[in-house]
Amino acid sequence: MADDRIITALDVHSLEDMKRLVETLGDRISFYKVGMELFYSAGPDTVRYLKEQGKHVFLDLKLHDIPNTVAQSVRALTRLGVDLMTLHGMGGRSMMEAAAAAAREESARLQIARPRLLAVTILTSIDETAWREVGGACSIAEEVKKLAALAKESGIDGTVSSPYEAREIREMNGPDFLIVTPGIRPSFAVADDQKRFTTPSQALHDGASHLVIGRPITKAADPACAADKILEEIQEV
Ligand SMILES: O=c1ccn([C@@H]2O[C@H](COP(=O)(O)O)[C@@H](O)[C@H]2O)c(=O)[nH]1
Repeated sequence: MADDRIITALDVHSLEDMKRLVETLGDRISFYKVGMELFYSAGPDTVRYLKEQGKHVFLDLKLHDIPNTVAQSVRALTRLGVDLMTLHGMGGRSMMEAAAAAAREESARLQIARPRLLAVTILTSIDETAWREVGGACSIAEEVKKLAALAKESGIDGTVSSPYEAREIREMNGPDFLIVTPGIRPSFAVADDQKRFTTPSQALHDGASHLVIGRPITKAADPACAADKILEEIQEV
């Protein structure tokens, strides 16, 4: 049975490939992430198809621009009817506040459910060495905490962070804050380009509300079987 805490990342580049995966996974998966690869290749039809299938949609375009541009983009994506979307926490307080207001106003105007906004903190592919290279002055954990606090103050619903920071964000931002963690690797999967990662059960145990899992499912020889193993692993958490 589906578990809404698992969000499968549909990192493929055509509508046909996406549909094939969604059909293969059937009722096991109820929440899908459409990222840049798929959205830039196949556009809004991806979201429409998933909604028609009764799925929840996380549109992960990681908006990062001046407040007006991000707010207008959030309005457009709200009209698509997505459930979750991302923007970069590094865009700052004004950008996040403008985005939150845009989602609120546009969904109220259309009388549809308000999409939840997530602030991307530090990508899970970044380790301490890479972080220093781009000018990081404190540790990744410290920076993620700062961004999570700022996101909450700015009216954002949650963060995208690695599972390593989930426990502190949960303690700091409370039980209702969404903590969405990519960087999930079940014991049967390889790390790929992820640097800050852990297992599905550990991430939930540490406070994540949702897990984003792509290649361990979508590139598995048998995606349905991989999803079943993950669902079984988290059953008791
Ligand atoms: O910090 C981040 C933010 C987003 N992602 C996205 O999550 C999935 C992870 O896919 P895997 O195949 O399970 O590695 C992917 O779509 C990324 O764009 C992330 O990994 N880290």
